[in-house]
Amino acid sequence: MHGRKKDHKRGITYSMLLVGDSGTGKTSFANNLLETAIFPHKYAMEVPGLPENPRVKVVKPTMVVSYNSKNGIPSHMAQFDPAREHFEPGVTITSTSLEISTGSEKLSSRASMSSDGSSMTQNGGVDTDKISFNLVKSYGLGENLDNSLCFDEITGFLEQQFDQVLAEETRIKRNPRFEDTRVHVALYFIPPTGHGLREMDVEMMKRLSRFTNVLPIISRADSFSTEELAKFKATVMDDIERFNVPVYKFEVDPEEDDLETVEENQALAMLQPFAVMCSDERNDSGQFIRRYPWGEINIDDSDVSDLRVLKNVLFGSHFQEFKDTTQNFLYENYRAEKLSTVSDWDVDKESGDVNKRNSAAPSLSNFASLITTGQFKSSNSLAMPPQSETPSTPDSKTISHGSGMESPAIRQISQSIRRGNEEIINNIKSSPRSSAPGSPDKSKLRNISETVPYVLKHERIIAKQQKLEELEAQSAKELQKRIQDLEKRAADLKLRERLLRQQHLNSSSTSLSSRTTSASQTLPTQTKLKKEESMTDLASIVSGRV
Ligand SMILES: Nc1nc2c(ncn2[C@@H]2O[C@H](COP(=O)(O)OP(=O)(O)OP(=O)(O)O)[C@@H](O)[C@H]2O)c(=O)[nH]1
Repeated sequence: MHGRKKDHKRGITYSMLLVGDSGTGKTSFANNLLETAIFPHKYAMEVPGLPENPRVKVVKPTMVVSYNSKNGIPSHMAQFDPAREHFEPGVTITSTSLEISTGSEKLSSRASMSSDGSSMTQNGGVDTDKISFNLVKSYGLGENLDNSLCFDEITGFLEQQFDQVLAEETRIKRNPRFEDTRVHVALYFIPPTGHGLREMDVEMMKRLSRFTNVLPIISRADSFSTEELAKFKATVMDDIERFNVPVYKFEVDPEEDDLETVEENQALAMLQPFAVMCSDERNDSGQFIRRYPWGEINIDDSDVSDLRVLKNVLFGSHFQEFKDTTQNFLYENYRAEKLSTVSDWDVDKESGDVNKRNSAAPSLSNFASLITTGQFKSSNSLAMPPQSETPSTPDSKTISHGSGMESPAIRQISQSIRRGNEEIINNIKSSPRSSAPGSPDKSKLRNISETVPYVLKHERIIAKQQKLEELEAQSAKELQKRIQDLEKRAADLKLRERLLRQQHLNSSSTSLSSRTTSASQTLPTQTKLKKEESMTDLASIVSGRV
């Protein structure tokens, strides 16, 4: 009850990402969307002189997000300075925490926004006073010769938000201050080229679609004549179909949706991609306008811009839909995919029922049993072979063949690897969160999310094992080289021995008649000694003691 009260107090969280080439109008759009002057333009030293919107409050100023620091957990590094943004290499991601008051009105999935874009009405019964709105913006996309790193940074950021929620779900004691910063909708700003989508547009939207609902937006729509805009929209949609870009589509389900929803979604689907114009300028009556030498246009005029419709979609008709899709579809898919890494640790089938997984979903008990037997089987790991198993790397096999047995050096390396692994496993076993196999509470802990800490630990083990595997392969290579050298030396020695024996036989046959009795006793002794010497060499080589 208390928690509910707090939730209510904190309001509904909603996150939006604005992404696109530099100069496509993202900053202007953000200001227009919120009817504020919160966001300064990149090269402007001051924020645009718009009157502030009393319904919008900045909770945290715009911060640069770094997700590389603090062990990969995103953190807000410093306040963002747009005037210095272009000094940053790659892409810069910023986050601004805002609070949008909606008064005592109700917010609903079928809510609608008034023309001023700020008030919401009627929503499936969820009373709310405010929306905790997180606006994320990317800067610098498309400014580099190779944009793939920028894609990685942006999708990495989105993934980290999912990871944070996944980690939070696994806590026994939840953090009451946890902020869900998963991005519910991303607006991808397509530059008004008139030539359809570029490769980078396709790639970026595809990547974003894994983590959020993507809406393609044609920016600076005033660049087009009516006819050109219609053609450009059609080309963009054709490209989206052709390249299978999974953007958010306003689809209808005639069996589930009511007539109003069907009509609305059909109209929105026809309008997609939304073409917007933005401005920092207002006329005397407070409307946002763009002033041109030949006249002025009202950016909220639905005849010339889709901005008003888009505002309504974002904060009204599809507000809840975007949140639901993110949670129930995108996040759930991600979660299942991430946790299914545990299911790769299949156990050796012969090791008994106790290790058998009885469901596709990973569970703590499965993991515990894996730990107990110390038998992980992962496609890309060294996988700690049981003591009796022969080493499986090709190099170590060659060595075994060459010597007829595992060399002591290799044995020593593999033992040290095994010891290291056992140490890690023991650490996990002794951690307070792991349960003893067979404990009565085990089934209670079968909750998928409980396995996450183990997944993370297992990932660390795999990384460590891979490193050890590399080391082992390297040492095995070196040892193999040494053995080849030694085998060569042994062959040389054998050859020398044979030559000496031959020499001796020759000399003994020629000097047989002139040999004295004492000489005939000495020579065989010398030969014998030499033979023993070389045999000792070979024995030491075979046993690997050289
Ligand atoms: N013609 C036209 N110009 C626009 C429109 N929206 C914004 N602009 C102008 O385009 C320029 C860039 O706009 P910004 O909003 O700063 O673009 P941005 O995408 O935030 O740019 P970065 O900060 O570099 O990422 C500014 O001079 C704006 O006034 C529009 O709809 N039409």
